[in-house]
Amino acid sequence: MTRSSLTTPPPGANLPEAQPGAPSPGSALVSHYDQCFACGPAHPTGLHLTARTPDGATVEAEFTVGEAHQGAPRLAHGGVLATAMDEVIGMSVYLLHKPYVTGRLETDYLLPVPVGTTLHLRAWCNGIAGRKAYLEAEGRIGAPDGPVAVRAAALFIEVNMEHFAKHADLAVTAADHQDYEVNP
Ligand SMILES: CCCCCCCCCCCCCCCC(=O)SCCNC(=O)CCNC(=O)[C@H](O)C(C)(C)COP(=O)(O)OP(=O)(O)OC[C@H]1O[C@@H](n2cnc3c(N)ncnc32)[C@H](O)[C@@H]1OP(=O)(O)O
Repeated sequence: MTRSSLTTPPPGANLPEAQPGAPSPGSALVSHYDQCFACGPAHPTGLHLTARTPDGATVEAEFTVGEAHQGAPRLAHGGVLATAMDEVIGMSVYLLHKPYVTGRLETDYLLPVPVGTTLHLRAWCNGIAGRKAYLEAEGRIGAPDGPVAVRAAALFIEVNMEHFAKHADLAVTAADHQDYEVNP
């Protein structure tokens, strides 16, 4: 992954520890919002990404490139692929059991991704320093051990719930996130 210093954990960053109440190994990670373009099951043209944590430390997800996701003819749009990376990294933040948002997202595109391809995504955290979480993800074509098409590195920033209340109903958002894991 070609990354900048902004997405590289600084000296002294800590690796994340298992958090009480965070999704346990083997859990499915549900969509945080029905209408989310990346993971919302109700979004008409979204990515409908589905995710789980196999081990409580990483997140795996799949996304099948559809007609609505094209940039060049029959190929996934790079911004759509970046969305998928952002989302799988965002879901891995569930494991930290605190609200975070993307501050910076860096993406390397290694292979074109045709319509109909299932992209197998994986994300993990490389370190935490204060409010900053340093995360990484990869997307592989066709299988969990398929060729790598996309890599991403991100800096996520911890926020409080009020961050989400400015443009939505805080009570509803909080109720939706009382616990992060729904399908044990
Ligand atoms: C409990 C239940 C959960 C609830 C869960 C609810 C819903 C769960 C939704 C999940 C959704 C997931 C989906 C995928 C994830 C998105 O896509 S999130 C959407 C995209 N991201 C955004 O909209 C974020 C927009 N940006 C912001 O709101 C603000 O800039 C931020 C990121 C909160 C930071 O603002 P701030 O809190 O005022 O902090 P600030 O002092 O500016 O920065 C803190 C530190 O971070 C650094 N920093 C900030 N931004 C950057 C940057 N871009 N580059 C480098 N460094 C930066 C600063 O330099 C500073 O460093 P230090 O000086 O401390 O060393």
